[in-house]
Formats: sequence, structure tokens, C-alpha cells
Amino acid sequence: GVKWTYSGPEGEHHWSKHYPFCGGAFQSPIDIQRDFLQYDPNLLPIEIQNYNLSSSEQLTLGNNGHSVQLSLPSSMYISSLPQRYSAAQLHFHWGSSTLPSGSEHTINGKQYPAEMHVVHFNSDKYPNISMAMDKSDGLAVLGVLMELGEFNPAFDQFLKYINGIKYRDQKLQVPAFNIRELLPSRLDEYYRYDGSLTTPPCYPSVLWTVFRRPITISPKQFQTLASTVYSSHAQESASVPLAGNYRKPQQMDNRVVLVSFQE
Ligand SMILES: NS(=O)(=O)c1c(F)c(F)c(S(=O)(=O)CCO)c(N[C@H]2CCCc3ccccc32)c1F
Ligand SMILES: [Zn+2]
Repeated sequence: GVKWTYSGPEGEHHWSKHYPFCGGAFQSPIDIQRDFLQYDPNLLPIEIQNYNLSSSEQLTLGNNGHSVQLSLPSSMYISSLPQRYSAAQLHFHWGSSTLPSGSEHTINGKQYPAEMHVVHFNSDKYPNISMAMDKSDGLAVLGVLMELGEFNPAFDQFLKYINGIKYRDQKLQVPAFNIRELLPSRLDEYYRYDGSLTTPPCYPSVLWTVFRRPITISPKQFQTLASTVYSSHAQESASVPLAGNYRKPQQMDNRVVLVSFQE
């Protein structure tokens, strides 16, 4: 597809020139504001299956120039939605080492240092994510806000290999681990709304679940994530740091944010 970035002449305000959905409705991320929340007692706790991967399995850790991503087996899935949503990959959005503020979703205007997305596709209806990603019931993404605090051992299970994917299109195999440990303790408290991919092509195909509770990573872990990877290829003379890879909050367009908990 056409090149896009998070700043400059190919930045988010220009995406809609080549990716029309980016200028459309039902876009993500959003600012989750307490005044627009609607409690929904029918929102079931998120139930996931087979997230506890065996270390004998391997996952592909990659730098795709827009994010650091970890491939996930489709044996992992969300079982609490009307149809099965199987895992495809997880990736991150973060700020920079000088400005540790880079989450995509914000809560009452508060932006967190980083955010993790676990991307799933509707495997009951579609054979793979490519066929699912432009369908209104195609994707379900779990969003986890990330705060600076305690060291996160699960996060380190792949962070310790990040020097091997410093440059765009570099990838390597890492031992799998329990992906459940990357999620917050409470999977019953979350925000829910209909939105989109937060990168081009911005298809409005995502059922968003943003957990109420952030996870923590240590300042050093954040620094490693924010200062190790580049969006440029290894052989390019000008190295472009990969940082600030977050889209700004989008218009609500009469959407309601459902919430599974009461204050
Ligand atoms: N924030 S977000 O909307 O969740 C989100 C990203 F921000 C993001 F950068 C990616 S990407 O890393 O693939 C780079 C550009 O698409 C994705 N990819 C998804 C959707 C697109 C197709 C595809 C194919 C296989 C696996 C994952 C995906 C993404 F869904
Ligand atoms: Zn994302």
C-alpha cells in the first residue's frame, strides 16, 4: 500500500487521501469520557482460551515499521463473544523516551505512556484476517493501557530480544509464553465500543474492548521499547526512530461507550 507515517507530510491528517475510510465515521481511537459512558449489565467478563502458550512453541517478533508486533497462533481465541474471535497478533503504541505519553485511547483526557493491542478476527465467519479486516463484524481488539511502575516479567519475555528487530522488516523467532500475563488481572471491567483500525486502511471493522485497569512496565522497560527500534530499514543512511506511533482520539459520531462496571 501507499506509505503512511505518524507525522509529517504522510501523517494522520493526510491518510484519508489514499485511505478513504480514515476520513470516515466510527474511527478509533477515542477519548473515553465519563459523561458519555453507559453501564451495560449484559457485558460479560472477557473469556479467553489457550493464551497460556507453551515455551516449546515459537512466535515471530517483528518490526513492521509502524509497530513492534508478535504473531499469535489462531488456537488462542476469545470465547465470550457471540462468535469465536481467534488471535492474529499483538502490537504496541508508545510515546518517546523524552515524552513517555503514547497510548491511543485516553481516559477523560489522560494519555498513558503506551498501549497494547491484541488483534483477533472472526474465525467463525472468515478464513483469515485479510478476509475479515474490512467486514463490520470482522475484528475484535483487546486494548490494554500501560502505566510506568513495577517491572513486568511477561513483557520482558519478548523485550529481551528487541535488539534483533531494531530496523524495519527485521523479525526473529522467540519462545512463546503465557500471553494472559500481559493482560490486567480483571477481565470483567472494560469499556466497549464500535470502532476501527487505528492505522490505514482504518476499516470500521473493530469491536473494541479497552480494559479499565492498566498494566505496568518499569521505566527502564519503557525506555528500551521507546529507544531501540527504528521505522527505517537497516541499510538506510538516515535512521528514523520508531516512537510516537499513536493516532489521536477521533470524533465520537453519536457513538456510545458501553461500560461493564459501575463506579
Ligand atoms: N491499532 S490496530 O488497529 O489494532 C492495528 C495497528 F495499529 C497496526 F499497526 C497493525 S499492523 O501492525 O499490522 C500495521 C498496519 O496494519 C494492525 N494490523 C492488523 C490489521 C491490518 C491487517 C492485519 C493483518 C495481520 C495481523 C494484524 C493485522 C492493527 F490492527
Ligand atoms: Zn494498535
